[in-house]
Amino acid sequence: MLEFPKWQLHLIPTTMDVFNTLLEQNPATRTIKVVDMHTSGEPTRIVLNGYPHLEGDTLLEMRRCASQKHDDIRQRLMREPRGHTEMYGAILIAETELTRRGEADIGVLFCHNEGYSTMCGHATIALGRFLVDTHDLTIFPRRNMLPHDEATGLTTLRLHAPCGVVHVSVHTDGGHSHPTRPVSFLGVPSFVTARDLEVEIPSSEQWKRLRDVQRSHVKVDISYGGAFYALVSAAELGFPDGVRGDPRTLAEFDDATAALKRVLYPRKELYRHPSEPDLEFLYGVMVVERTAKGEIGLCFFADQQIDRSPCGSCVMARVALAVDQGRLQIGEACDYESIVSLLNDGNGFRGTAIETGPEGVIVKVEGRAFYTGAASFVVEETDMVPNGFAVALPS
Ligand SMILES: O=C(O)[C@H]1NCC[C@@H]1O
Repeated sequence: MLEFPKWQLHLIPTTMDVFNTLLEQNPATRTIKVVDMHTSGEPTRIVLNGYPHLEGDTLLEMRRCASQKHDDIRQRLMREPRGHTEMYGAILIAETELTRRGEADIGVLFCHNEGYSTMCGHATIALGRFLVDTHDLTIFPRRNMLPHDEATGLTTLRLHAPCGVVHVSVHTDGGHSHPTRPVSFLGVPSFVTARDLEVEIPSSEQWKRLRDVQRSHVKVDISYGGAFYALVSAAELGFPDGVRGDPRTLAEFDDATAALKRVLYPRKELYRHPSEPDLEFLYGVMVVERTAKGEIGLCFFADQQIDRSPCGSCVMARVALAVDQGRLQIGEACDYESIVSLLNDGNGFRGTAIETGPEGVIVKVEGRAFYTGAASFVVEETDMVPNGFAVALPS
């Protein structure tokens, strides 16, 4: 039998007592409750309650309100000491214009080290599990209305993301998700806005951090998968060995993709969305290495955050590009890995081109997510860094 030393048994209740007393004595202390998960290694901090009310008639207006009036909460949850620069968040929004019209079951805002994104595949996969597992109607009021198909064992839900409605399917048994089975989603129409674009890199932006890699021109594709990505092959950037390498290479990729983003970001004509100006910006640069089995990607998004997962929204963008180039047919699938998912076989994402229409390609993305913990975060009134901080190394 396992025996715990006496001090350990005392420590647990004592720690909780201190915490509870803190809350009782400081009614002004805002507590934010979260559940943490990861998808192929990429974290999702799901904000359950404690987040302030967001003004706005639409989810995109609420996204603006979050950014303009409550960015302190994002900073607090994403940055040190409660988070870290590679943290990712999902803020659940029970009511949106589409849930009210019966077109979605719940809404979500995504956030990261710089602000608020418009689509996130890895977080959608994590949310799929969490939203069928939670039976707390204060968190997910429409939980009990989700359709469940006995024959397939799938529970389905419509997630209203800033880019539109994403249809999520989760293998469920007895009201709970299967950790071993993939969650899949059908994304919004994905489309290419530029192919084989020759980008001139001004000398002030050329990268040569750790070895003599210089490029005056780089060929990129621009594709949308709920967010806009620049897709570039590792070889084109000057890395003939692909995206895998030692940590020094990672620093070089950081340098190169940051320079490329600075050049591409102002070119607004490349990020045209058919209906929504709020979606028109470059979110990330994905460096791609093609292999016999599929693709390995290294994605830098937001403020040079590195996606540990193969990046679900960029899988949508890459499938749309592959269909456009004739490399993938409707009905065909491709496997996508990241430098982290590669460490565990089968831990990446699968992207399938489902159908194509006037608005773009509908892509199915499949992957696995796991719970890592739960927390209640507080800020004491006397805390000198209530919204956290980021430590940046000199480049
Ligand atoms: O899987 C995705 O789509 C996301 N992962 C982090 C960056 C993207 O939003």
